[in-house]
Amino acid sequence: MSDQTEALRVGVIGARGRMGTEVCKAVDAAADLELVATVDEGEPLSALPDAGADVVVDFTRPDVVMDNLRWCVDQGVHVVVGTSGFTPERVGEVREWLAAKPGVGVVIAPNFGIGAVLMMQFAAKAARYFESAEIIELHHPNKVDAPSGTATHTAELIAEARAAAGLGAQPDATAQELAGARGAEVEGVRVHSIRARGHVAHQEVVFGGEGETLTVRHDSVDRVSFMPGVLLAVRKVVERPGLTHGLDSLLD
Ligand SMILES: NC(=O)C1=CN([C@@H]2O[C@H](COP(=O)(O)OP(=O)(O)OC[C@H]3O[C@@H](n4cnc5c(N)ncnc54)[C@H](OP(=O)(O)O)[C@@H]3O)[C@@H](O)[C@H]2O)C=CC1
Ligand SMILES: O=C(O)C1=N[C@H](C(=O)O)C[C@H](O)C1
Repeated sequence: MSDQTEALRVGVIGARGRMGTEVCKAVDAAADLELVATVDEGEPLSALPDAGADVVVDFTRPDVVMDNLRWCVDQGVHVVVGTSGFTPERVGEVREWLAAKPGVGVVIAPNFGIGAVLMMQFAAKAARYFESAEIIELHHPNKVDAPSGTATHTAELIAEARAAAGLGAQPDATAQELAGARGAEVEGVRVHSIRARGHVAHQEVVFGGEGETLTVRHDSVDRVSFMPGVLLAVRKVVERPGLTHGLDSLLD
């Protein structure tokens, strides 16, 4: 009997995009994974189960990802989702779909960069000790959504930690404001989005307290930074039915 295990069969939606291209290369280069199908806009999702995909990876757009995800879950295919736009409502909806498909696993990660995951954890840990917290995220100008999914998720984590610590609203005397000058408000945390060439994906979380500030910063300078996280999720999702939100529990 051979001791070789069969390669996990992987399909990619959004395969010709910036992230999809990297994912295809990373899957191709992994001995335990086989790239069996790629789908882009206008191409049928049926190519994925037709090719026998065990796991599908989605890096598309916030306005199409829910339809893709629903379709894959209905087909009983595991999914790893990197596409942004996952509000708590969307996450709840996915959980409901999965309750009706007990064998299927979905991993949704706002950011697959290991450094980014740590940056969010550090920010969540620091949040209770500072009266002020604001987020600055910087991305390439082709990004279609703002604020980024990472910034939104970080704001939610900070808000949760502040609430648990009994912190109230942040001090801010602004009485006159040019619209947008104070950024977008996510769960009481201000988020400022910069879009400029020369950037890939970067975030600073700036905390302020009595006589001190703390800045936690992460930089993805190349999209290869996301690949170890994506491949980890692809390998793990098949043994994790239900929803895994964020990479944290896969890293532990
Ligand atoms: N979680 C993470 O770690 C990361 C998440 N992201 C997120 O991933 C997403 C993709 O980013 P990026 O690769 O830069 O974007 P791109 O625009 O480069 O890629 C998106 C791809 O999806 C395709 N697409 C659009 N609609 C459909 C559809 N209905 N079915 C199949 N394919 C479709 C696009 O095709 P076409 O161009 O022809 O429309 C394009 O090839 C974004 O939401 C981004 O925020 C990005 C980096 C890391
Ligand atoms: O569009 C991007 O590039 C990225 N999108 C994700 C987000 O919205 O947080 C992850 C990373 O920031 C890169």
